[in-house]
Amino acid sequence: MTHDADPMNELHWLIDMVQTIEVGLVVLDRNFNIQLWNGFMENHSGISPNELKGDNLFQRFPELPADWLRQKMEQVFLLKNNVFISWEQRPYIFKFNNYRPITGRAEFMYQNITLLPLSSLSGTSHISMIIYDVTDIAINKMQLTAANEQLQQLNQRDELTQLFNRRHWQELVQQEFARFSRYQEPTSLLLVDIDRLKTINDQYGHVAGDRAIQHLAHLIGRNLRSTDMACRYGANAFALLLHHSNAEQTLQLAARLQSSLAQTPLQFNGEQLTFTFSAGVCPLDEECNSYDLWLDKADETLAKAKMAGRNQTILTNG
Ligand SMILES: Nc1nc2c(ncn2[C@@H]2O[C@H](COP(=O)(O)OP(=O)(O)OP(=O)(O)O)[C@@H](O)[C@H]2O)c(=O)[nH]1
Repeated sequence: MTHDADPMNELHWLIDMVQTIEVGLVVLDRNFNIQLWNGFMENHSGISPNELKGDNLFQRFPELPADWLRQKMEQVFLLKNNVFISWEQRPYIFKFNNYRPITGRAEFMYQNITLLPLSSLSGTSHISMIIYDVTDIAINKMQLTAANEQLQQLNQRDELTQLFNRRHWQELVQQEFARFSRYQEPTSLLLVDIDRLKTINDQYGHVAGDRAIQHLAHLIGRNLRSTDMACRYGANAFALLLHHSNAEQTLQLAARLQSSLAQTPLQFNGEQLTFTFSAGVCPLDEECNSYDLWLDKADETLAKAKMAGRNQTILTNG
């Protein structure tokens, strides 16, 4: 407080500031009747203080989350503490339009709210709500979160097939390997490799080869259960980790894939391209005491299927 200021002047200035500050101020009495409604609230709600002075907040604004907000306010009266409500908990309390030019895409104003106890000689008789417009912060944060999710997605997926990429799939399998071994749940690896993709590339072009890879990826995706994990394992190869699948169930899946592929040839430039795949099935057993060994065994089995003439599925040690 300055020494030469007239106290009446100071009061006048304070009232002016309360009215013009770019923050919403509302004062409520013990029964939630509105005692103060500043210029910010008037500008954004279109309701002047004279129109609602003395009205009950919850009757005047029935769209407010009354039970939830009343509980927070009772806490302020009782404990005489400030309560902070973030836009992340609830995007807004008062649904005001957003007029900001930069964040014009936001439908409404995002708000942070502070509830403060206001004391008088007889104790806490009133409560003040301070409403901050945090639309810019909220929109930036949401955009950043969306961009991060997109980045994470790009980092985990193979661009051509949208299945997991090999690195991410290996991380997942590695993480789960200990659990699979400990609980001895029947779990199997199925490696699938398109036969003679080079021939398709050479005869019909690289785009046809790409389409063949996508076609088989799509068939694989359609046959996966929610607990299975598939990735593009190599140029023309896919790896599937099948939870709760023993050797027999995995062989059945490979047979189902082989017959779906035979029945649905790839449509390319008006032609029907038929192709096959070779596969190796490797159930997790006590010999596979490490994740690397398990994958190596599956790889060897797939190689045997190729050497045996392709278009077939071979079971490890089978
Ligand atoms: N179209 C396409 N071709 C690819 C891609 N990645 C690798 N290739 C090609 O796939 C072929 C893979 O060759 P190989 O490993 O000999 O396999 P293959 O011709 O399918 O023969 P086998 O696996 O032995 O049956 C090569 O011609 C690669 O150039 C890709 O993303 N798209």
